[in-house]
Amino acid sequence: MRALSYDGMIRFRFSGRHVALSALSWAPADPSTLGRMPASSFAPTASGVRAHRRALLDDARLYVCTTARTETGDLESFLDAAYAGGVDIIQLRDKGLEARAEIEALQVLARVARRHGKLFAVNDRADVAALVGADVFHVGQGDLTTTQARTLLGPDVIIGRSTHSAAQAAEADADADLDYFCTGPVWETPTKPGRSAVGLDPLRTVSNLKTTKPWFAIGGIAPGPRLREVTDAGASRVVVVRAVTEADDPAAAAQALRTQLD
Ligand SMILES: Cc1ncc(COP(=O)(O)OP(=O)(O)O)c(N)n1
Ligand SMILES: Cc1nc(C(=O)O)sc1CCOP(=O)(O)O
Ligand SMILES: [Mg+2]
Repeated sequence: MRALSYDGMIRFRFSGRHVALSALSWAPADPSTLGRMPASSFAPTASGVRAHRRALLDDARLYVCTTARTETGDLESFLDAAYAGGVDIIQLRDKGLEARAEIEALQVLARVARRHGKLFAVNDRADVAALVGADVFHVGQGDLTTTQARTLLGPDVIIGRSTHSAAQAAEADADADLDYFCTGPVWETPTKPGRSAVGLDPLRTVSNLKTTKPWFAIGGIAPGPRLREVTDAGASRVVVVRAVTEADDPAAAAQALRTQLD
């Protein structure tokens, strides 16, 4: 293992198949300072990693969240099919996994994402994101704040946040350290039980913000009339779970969504 120093931050490069792009050494030692670091503390490193990830994010239209598919045992072939079908970002979202199993599944995801030149995302856990060198880290309203996530993961990681109202979306838009946000659930969904549908109105409001920050609609979206309603409301990017993960042919399902989005 080699430690590389960039602008006062240490990055660890592991030999072997997996590369961790960020490390914790630049974080303030005093946890009471978490949440109080100014945005200017997070200047990108000179590595170009952030710029590359941002360019991929800016072009992204289709984002999929998947479990580790433990029951079917077909994670790698599913990921290959989804990326090949046109998915831009895949997030491992498996709330039942313990850390080691999550890291193992993420190592598969990282490898497939690299093969396709696409982004992969970690949900909720910044420790896991740091260990696997995540491109993207996603937080919800009750998860780490953007500043806490940046403090742990450094400037190069893309950070996104879930929003469930136009007000939360406007707040996310104004957060200079947040790279993207998602708004939903547009329709009620069994994938996120207990969360009420917000409908299409918040999408129209966000669309009227004319933000340059990438944002995605999420929740109950499927190819056909539902995706049409979402794009008519002004969203040009979507996150889906079941529409691709439960499809008999995930590549074809992704392609159908892409064709409608492009
Ligand atoms: C891309 C994306 N959008 C929304 C979510 C939901 O995040 P959150 O509200 O924190 O809920 P959980 O996924 O953690 O149950 C997401 N994970 N990814
Ligand atoms: C994981 C998640 N987050 C949501 C949010 O609104 O923040 S909706 C959602 C689940 C979306 O699943 P499907 O595409 O199967 O309806
Ligand atoms: Mg979460």
